[in-house]
Amino acid sequence: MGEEENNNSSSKNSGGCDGGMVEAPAAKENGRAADPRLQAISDAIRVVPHFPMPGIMFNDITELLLRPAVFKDAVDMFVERYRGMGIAAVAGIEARGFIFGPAIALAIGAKFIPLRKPKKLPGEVISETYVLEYGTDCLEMHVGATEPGERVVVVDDLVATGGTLSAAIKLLGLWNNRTHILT
Ligand SMILES: O=P(O)(O)OC[C@H]1O[C@H](OP(=O)(O)OP(=O)(O)O)[C@H](O)[C@@H]1O
Ligand SMILES: Nc1ncnc2[nH]cnc12
Repeated sequence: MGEEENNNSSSKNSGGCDGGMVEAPAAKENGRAADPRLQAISDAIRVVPHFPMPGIMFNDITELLLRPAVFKDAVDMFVERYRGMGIAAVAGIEARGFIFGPAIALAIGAKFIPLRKPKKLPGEVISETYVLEYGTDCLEMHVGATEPGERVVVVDDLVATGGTLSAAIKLLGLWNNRTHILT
């Protein structure tokens, strides 16, 4: 977990995410010993070997979604972490960031920004292509979704290579180089 203030001066099309990482207040509380809810959340995530291709250990959150109490705990932990921190927006990464992001946004009184796969958004967009464990993909965001100086939390279900999260940070930083990003 960390905060990044984007200081890059990249153009809309070139990207960049060179801000320094600062430890978020709750980061030191990570670890299953710190919060009893984490064990149940971890237990509810099914690991499926060799999906969708050989060598990939797929972390499946659909079992967690079938357990409302555990699903609620997962959302609540993020709400507790970010409530009262002046968060203006939650940016959810398609598709699984759309499962957790809106619930977190509503609970902390923030707007929700969908970071979508290509050609889904009808307005003017900025795009960022990135590399995954299994191929490449691209994220898009509507221009103007954030205002100067807003603090944005990026939400997704997991980080594997970090390529998707990095692309999301670049997108937010591209639009507004004074956006604060928490992940
Ligand atoms: O850290 P990374 O290597 O970038 O991988 C993590 C990303 O991969 C998964 O999404 P995926 O691209 O499979 O898309 P989906 O949610 O639409 O299935 C996951 O939900 C993250 O967004
Ligand atoms: N190991 C993994 N499990 C679930 N989703 C993923 N997306 C990329 N890598 C993944």
